[in-house]
Amino acid sequence: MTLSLPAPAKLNLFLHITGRRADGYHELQTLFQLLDHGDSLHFTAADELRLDSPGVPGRAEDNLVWRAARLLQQHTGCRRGVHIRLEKRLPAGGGVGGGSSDAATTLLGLNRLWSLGLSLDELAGLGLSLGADVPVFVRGRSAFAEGVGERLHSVELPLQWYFVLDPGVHVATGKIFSDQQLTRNTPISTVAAVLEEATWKALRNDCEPVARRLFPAIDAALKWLGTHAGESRMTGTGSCIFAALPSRQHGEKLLAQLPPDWKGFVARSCNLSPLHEALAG
Ligand SMILES: C[C@@](CO)(OP(=O)(O)O)[C@H](O)COP(=O)(O)OP(=O)(O)OC[C@H]1O[C@@H](n2ccc(N)nc2=O)[C@H](O)[C@@H]1O
Ligand SMILES: Nc1ncnc2c1ncn2[C@@H]1O[C@H](COP(=O)(O)OP(=O)(O)O)[C@@H](O)[C@H]1O
Repeated sequence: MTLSLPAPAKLNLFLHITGRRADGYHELQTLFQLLDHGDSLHFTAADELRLDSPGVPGRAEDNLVWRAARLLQQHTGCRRGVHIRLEKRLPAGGGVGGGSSDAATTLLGLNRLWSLGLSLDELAGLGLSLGADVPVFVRGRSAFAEGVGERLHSVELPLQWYFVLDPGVHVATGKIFSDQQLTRNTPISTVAAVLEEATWKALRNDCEPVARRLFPAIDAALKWLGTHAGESRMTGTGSCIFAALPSRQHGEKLLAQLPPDWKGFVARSCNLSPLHEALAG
C-alpha cells in the first residue's frame, strides 16, 4: 500500500530582520502563508530506506527527505524501512520552502506509516534541527513567526490567489544573510499590528534589496511582475517573486505572457495545510 501526501509551498508575506544572535543567526519576524500548490511524496512500506527523487540534484543522503527519515529512525529506534518517491514541482532555493516542506511531510508521513505516535510538538522539535522553516510545515497552519522562525503563532488570513514567479536562479540563504548591506534593525512588531490593513503597506522583505543587487534576474522579475500584476514582493531569501491576484484566470493569463526563461505557478492560499487535510481525510 502506498501513502501519497502533499508538501505545500509557503510564501513569506513579509520578512523583517530584527537582530542578530550571538551565534550569528538572524532574528526575524515573518508571516508564513501556506499555499495549495507543492511537491508530492509517495511512501511505500519496505525493508530498507530508498529515495527516488529525480528532480533534486546531489546525493540522496543530503536530501532533506532522507535526512528526515533517518532522524526519525534514530530518534525512535524504529528499524522499519520505506521507499519514498519525491515528485518535485517547487524550485529548489526559491524561497518557497520546498525542501523544508518535503522534510515535514516525511516526518508526518512516516509517523503515520510506521505507527510511531509522536506528537506534533515532538515532530516540530525534530524538524527544527533540519531547518528553521520545517516547524511551520509540521504544524500545518499559516503563522506569524519570530526567533529564527520557530516561535509560531497561527493566524487566519483572508483567502487569496497568488502568482508566483520563478526567475530561475538558485539563492543560497547564507549568501543573503552574510551580505554587509543587509539591514538588521527593523523595529520589532506585534501579531496584531502586522495583521492590520493600515500597517500592511509598511511591511517589506528586508532581504529583497540585497537579493536584487546580487541577482539581476530577481530585479528583472520584480519589475516585470510589478508592471503586470501590481505590488510584488520577494519570498524568503529569494528567488521567487509573488503578487496577489483578483482571480485564477488573471494568473493563467500571466502564465501565458511569461518571458521564455521564467516559470511560474498560480496558487490559492490556505490557512490549514493540504498535508494536514490529507492526513485527516
Ligand atoms: C529566512 C528564511 C525564511 O523563510 O528563508 P528561506 O530559506 O525560506 O528563503 C528561512 O527561515 C531560512 O531558514 P533555513 O532555510 O533553515 O536556513 P539555512 O539554509 O539553514 O541557513 C543557511 C545559513 O543562513 C544563515 N541564517 C539562516 C537563518 C537565519 N535566521 N539566520 C541566518 O543567519 C546561517 O548562516 C545559515 O548557516
Ligand atoms: N527535497 C529537497 N528539495 C529541494 N531542495 C533540497 C531538498 N533536500 C535538500 N535540498 C537542498 O536544500 C536547499 C534549499 O532548498 P529549498 O527548501 O527548496 O529552498 P528555500 O529554503 O530557498 O525555499 C536546496 O538548494 C538543496 O540543495
